[in-house]
Amino acid sequence: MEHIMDGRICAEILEQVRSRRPLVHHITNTVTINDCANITLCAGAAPVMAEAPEESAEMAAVAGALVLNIGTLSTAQVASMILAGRRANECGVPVVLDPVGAGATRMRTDAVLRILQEVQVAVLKGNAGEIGVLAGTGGTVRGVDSCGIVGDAVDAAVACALATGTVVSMTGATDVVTDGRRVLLVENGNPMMDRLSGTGCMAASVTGAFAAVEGDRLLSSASALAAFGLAGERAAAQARGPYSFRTALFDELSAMKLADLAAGARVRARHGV
Ligand SMILES: Nc1ncnc2c1ncn2[C@@H]1O[C@H](COP(=O)(O)OP(=O)(O)OP(=O)(O)O)[C@@H](O)[C@H]1O
Ligand SMILES: Cc1ncsc1CCO
Ligand SMILES: [Mg+2]
Repeated sequence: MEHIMDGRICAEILEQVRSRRPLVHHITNTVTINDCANITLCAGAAPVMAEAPEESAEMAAVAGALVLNIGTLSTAQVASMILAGRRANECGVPVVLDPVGAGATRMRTDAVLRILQEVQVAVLKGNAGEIGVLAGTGGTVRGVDSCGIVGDAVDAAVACALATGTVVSMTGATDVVTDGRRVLLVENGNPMMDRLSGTGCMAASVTGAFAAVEGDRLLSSASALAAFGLAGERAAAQARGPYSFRTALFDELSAMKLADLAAGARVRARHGV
């Protein structure tokens, strides 16, 4: 059975982000770090990038959310992520993990499994290949790109959520967000988002901002992807190519009216999993 989730829920969470302006602490990759900072600002939150092990736990303690992204990982950076993640757990700060390239190399897969073992991750946000690998149901990742999964996308996301004890937010043309019991499908977005490096990383930043203000991380994650995806739809309507799309994506999220999100969010709820 399926029904449409009221888009006003998404708009209420965006309103909370804008009024509370949570600090979103990132330890993230060097490719898209600036885009992550700016999309966090455009969502209405405040970004800080702090990865030195001497400060990462201290920063996490005062953040509204911690976003860990292994896109350009090193052994030292992963150690700092674990320090920050543990302190975030102690302080009740939600942790979002983007397992960039998990499955592409053993180092990446091992790093994600270690973080999941040592840190209580609230939201695991990855592309289909990454989630299929981490679910153990099968997935293929080449570099940072998903090359597909074995079997059904919802089944893989649910298996991953149950195996990891996280809310899984699996991106793609239709995003699948699940806590292992409830499943939300987010239809917002545009294929242009796949032609720009870092839209997945930015999706994690927005997911962090929304997790900071809403304790139900299934709703916060789906709402974040709906808002980001709707910005992508509106940006694509103006863009001449990937780089003008990028500019418009930031502008559209920043200028998004709550009523437009309430009307434009396309989130379906699936029951009976
Ligand atoms: N074909 C598509 N149609 C609609 N939305 C899409 C499409 N592809 C990706 N998206 C959206 O783009 C965002 C990034 O998802 P994607 O799965 O491409 O991440 P990713 O591969 O991890 O990205 P990256 O590694 O470049 O950061 C999500 O918000 C997703 O909903
Ligand atoms: C291209 C790339 N390589 C490592 S991280 C990253 C950004 C998109 O995931
Ligand atoms: Mg990604």
